Amino acid sequence: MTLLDGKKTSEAIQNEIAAEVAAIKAKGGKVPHLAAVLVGNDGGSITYVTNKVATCERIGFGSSLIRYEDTVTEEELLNKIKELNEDEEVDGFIVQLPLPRHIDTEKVIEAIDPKKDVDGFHPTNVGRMVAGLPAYLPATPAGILQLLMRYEIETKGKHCVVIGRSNIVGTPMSILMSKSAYPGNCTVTLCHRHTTDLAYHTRQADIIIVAVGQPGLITADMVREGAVVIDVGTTRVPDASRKSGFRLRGDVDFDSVAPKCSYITPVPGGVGPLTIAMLMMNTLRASKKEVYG
Ligand SMILES: Nc1nc2c(c(=O)[nH]1)N[C@@H](CN(C=O)c1ccc(C(=O)N[C@@H](CCC(=O)O)C(=O)O)cc1)CN2
Repeated sequence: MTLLDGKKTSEAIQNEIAAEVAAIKAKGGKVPHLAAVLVGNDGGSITYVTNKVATCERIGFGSSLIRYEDTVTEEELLNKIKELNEDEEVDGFIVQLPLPRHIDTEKVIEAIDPKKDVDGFHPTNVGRMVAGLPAYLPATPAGILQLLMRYEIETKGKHCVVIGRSNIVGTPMSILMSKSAYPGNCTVTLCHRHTTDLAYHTRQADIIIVAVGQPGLITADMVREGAVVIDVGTTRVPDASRKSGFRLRGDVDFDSVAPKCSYITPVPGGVGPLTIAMLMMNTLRASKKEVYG
């Protein structure tokens, strides 16, 4: 069994981007600039956005952080998005999710200029991805593709079972794994909350990608010998022995499943760290006008 080291892979990607930014700087070019909009005080969201801004600094990007209380109105948020769409200094920006309930997330995402949508959530980027046109790919699925590529895992002709159909992970992942490119060319089954007999499907999988936020959902009896298992779940569960008071648990029961796998991602340190690296990659592509010209 080989552990898919997301932390190491993320560092390698970040170093590659940093080298490219240094070269741009040396030629007197404009360095990429990412803006992040954060609403409210959710601990997880604050950590992720703080890490995104810190990563920008480390690899030589410019960055801006725009913070709002969770009482911000939808109109105020939409006005800020309009401003960011028009700001020539900003190459790309994200609105950290989830948003408070009184704000219509779809409306916010649709207000972002697709050319600056480095999260790849705008329907234009989703449509372009489905059509096989150049697009910003959502960071988590793009990170999983990088893991498969960098560990040279064969995907052609394999049966990939994706569990969870969120717009951010499961749905785009199922499309990307079915595409006629590497890593892809899989036969894909997309399972979700209404799937009857989940284990029937997972037992037939060469590759399992699970993103549902249900700790320990995938147990050893659901996985066949030699499978590749990618765990996107990161649920905070109470743990009094830790200073933070919690620990992260994936959707896979790692201890029982790992011995059966050819490759498996740990939680933490698997898919998560790649999310930030791929956001940086999209921002670099935005600054180079690689996707929309
Ligand atoms: N606008 C967006 N919102 C959200 C996204 C996104 O891509 N764009 N994804 C998630 C949160 N997220 C990034 O924003 C994210 C999640 C997890 C990690 C990560 O590195 N996880 C680590 C553990 C970190 C910890 O200790 O808490 C791991 O799995 O090893 C990075 C980014 C939802 N919102």
